[in-house]
Amino acid sequence: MRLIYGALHFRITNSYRSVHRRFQSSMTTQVNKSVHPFDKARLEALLNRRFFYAPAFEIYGGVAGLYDYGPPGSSLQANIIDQWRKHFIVEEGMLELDTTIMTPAPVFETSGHVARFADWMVKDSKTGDVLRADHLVKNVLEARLAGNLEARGVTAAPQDEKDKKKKKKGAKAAAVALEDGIVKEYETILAQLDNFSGPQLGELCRIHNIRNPDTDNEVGEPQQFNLMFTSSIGPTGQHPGYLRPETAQGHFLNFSRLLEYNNGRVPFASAQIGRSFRNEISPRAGLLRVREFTMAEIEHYVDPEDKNHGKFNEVRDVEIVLLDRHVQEAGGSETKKMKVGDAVDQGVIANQTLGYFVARIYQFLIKVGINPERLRFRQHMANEMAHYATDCWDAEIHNSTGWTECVGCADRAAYDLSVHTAKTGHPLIVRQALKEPIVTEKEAVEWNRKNLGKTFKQDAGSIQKTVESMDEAALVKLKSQLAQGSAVITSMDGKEFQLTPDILTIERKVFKQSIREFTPNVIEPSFGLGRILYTLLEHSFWSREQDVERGVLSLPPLVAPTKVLIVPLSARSEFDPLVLEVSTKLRRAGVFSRVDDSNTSIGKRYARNDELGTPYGVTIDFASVQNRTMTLRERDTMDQRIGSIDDVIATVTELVNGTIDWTEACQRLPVYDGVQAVD
Ligand SMILES: Nc1ncnc2c1ncn2[C@@H]1O[C@H](COP(=O)(O)OP(=O)(O)OP(=O)(O)O)[C@@H](O)[C@H]1O
Repeated sequence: MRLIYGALHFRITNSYRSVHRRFQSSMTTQVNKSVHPFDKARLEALLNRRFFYAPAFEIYGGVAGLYDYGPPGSSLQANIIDQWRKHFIVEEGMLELDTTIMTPAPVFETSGHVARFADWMVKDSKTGDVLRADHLVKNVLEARLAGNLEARGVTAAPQDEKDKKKKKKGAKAAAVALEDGIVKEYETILAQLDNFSGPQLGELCRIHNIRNPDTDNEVGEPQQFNLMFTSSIGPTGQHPGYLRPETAQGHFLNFSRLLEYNNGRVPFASAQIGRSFRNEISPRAGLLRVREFTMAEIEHYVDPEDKNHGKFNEVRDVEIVLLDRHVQEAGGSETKKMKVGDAVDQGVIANQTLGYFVARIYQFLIKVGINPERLRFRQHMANEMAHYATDCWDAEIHNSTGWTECVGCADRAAYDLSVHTAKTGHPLIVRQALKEPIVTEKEAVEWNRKNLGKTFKQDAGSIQKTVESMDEAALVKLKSQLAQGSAVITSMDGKEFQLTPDILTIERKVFKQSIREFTPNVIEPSFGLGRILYTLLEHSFWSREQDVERGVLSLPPLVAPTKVLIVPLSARSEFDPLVLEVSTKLRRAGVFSRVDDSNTSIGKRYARNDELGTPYGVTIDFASVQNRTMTLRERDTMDQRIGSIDDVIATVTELVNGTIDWTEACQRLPVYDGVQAVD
């Protein structure tokens, strides 16, 4: 619960339809992916073995919350970023930035991060171990609720040893039935968890006897812990700095340049992909909570008086699952499915621009392979939202740890640009020429500065300030008193002064305003790529019906690390020219392929690459040498098709580019029922 922010085309419709169709078509293939229940331990073993990612500095003992990505993990992340750039930066013509990570302290003092970018932590009263307060409450209450179900025979006992240990540690009362009233109370607390302040979390620990599950010791009062990593810039150590905890401030500080680059017009958006750092209190959730991670952030600048979006109609019919703030504030968690257009029209989502981005986030996540059935948008509750924010929705994706925020989407109003303007004096504003000048008539004060200074000396400034802060009615009154000879005013510091017409005159004048100045509002979609990547891996993982050991990652071709595996029947040199020809042609078609000519059966080679999520495989055998034919295998169904080398390359290129799906590929290439490439 972050106190600031957190607590605090082809045409879009067409691209969306085609993505949706691809998703559905992959869902309707004749593969029963749910025959074995999801096994997290098996997935983690696979990810570690195939070096998707691993703890950083492992041979030195590792550091919690720091991970290195290996070859498939890096490629997967790069492909997700590539899709993100196309989906947002290219599609919307956003202005891309790459700003520094090391940031001087005054920037984060002004933005409020130094004071408020904090989580609440509690200490174990005996061991001094540190736990994040909201996570502690969540874990203990969830364990008690699970124990209640277990005691009532609603859930089966945990299957594997690891789970059993977790249960024992989770809470002492794990298998105890709870009264219905207590169950309701726990559910209400969990629904509102992000809404509680530190002292309230402390109160919850006392009332509900929430202790450190690892030691069963009581915990102390929650204390704020600032999550920014401190540093200093330069050899003297006189210039404190921080590693940025988000990329956003780099966008805001460059606003004037961006505006000028955009010919002085809003709306427009800046976008940045880069590293951020947060000294998380106790990161124990793998890639879901780390201390260094890649973010992709958009800051969309919009006129506060017009938050409509020019392309809103293109997303109006996108259906999303919403969990609104009123439901949560009443202790519930019921979601509703709504068209984005209806959500904005009915005021559920505050404005069109926010609604537009919610829909575009949804489309992006599905495009990269997130299961739409496990995706919802949760609105921030009143206390959870930063005081200046108008509305905020998190894209939450369901995974083995529950619902996890993967993208935040907030209307941050004019806060950031205003505070940096006030601090630096550099106006981060838009100056807009008005089509029709605004003509107003007002009382205008004219000073005789010589007489003012001579008469009132050091009080002159205070008198001037007092008069100039008067509203129209006060100025009219002052004018009529001056017309009668003199007027008495009380300055802001409480002193009285007699003013005469030789010091100031007040006249009614006509003013013409042809420029409008305003601070734009900012709508900010903020993506954590590691969380998306990990949940995607969970959503993609399953095991073959015939052998639970044969794990498959059904990554969409768009993001799969390798698109095509080239498998020569053996490492014999007679296949070399064809292997070279096929890999060259694929490379020229922009399709990333790898050759596996290791000395093991074709079936084993395919199985190894199913684990890496490689969607297609081509086999080169004696028939290829004789007839220039090649087989094409699809990962999920293990279907094999045959065609001429060039036809197979053309088909697989289209499959990878997403212009056809497997059903269409099957219409082009006949079934292969040979023997050498059988799994
Ligand atoms: N420690 C972290 N590890 C990995 N990703 C993170 C982490 N903190 C934030 N993110 C990602 O950055 C995105 C935007 O950050 P934001 O500040 O909104 O998160 P947050 O509200 O602080 O998250 P949480 O409440 O889960 O700590 C999040 O949606 C998430 O995907």
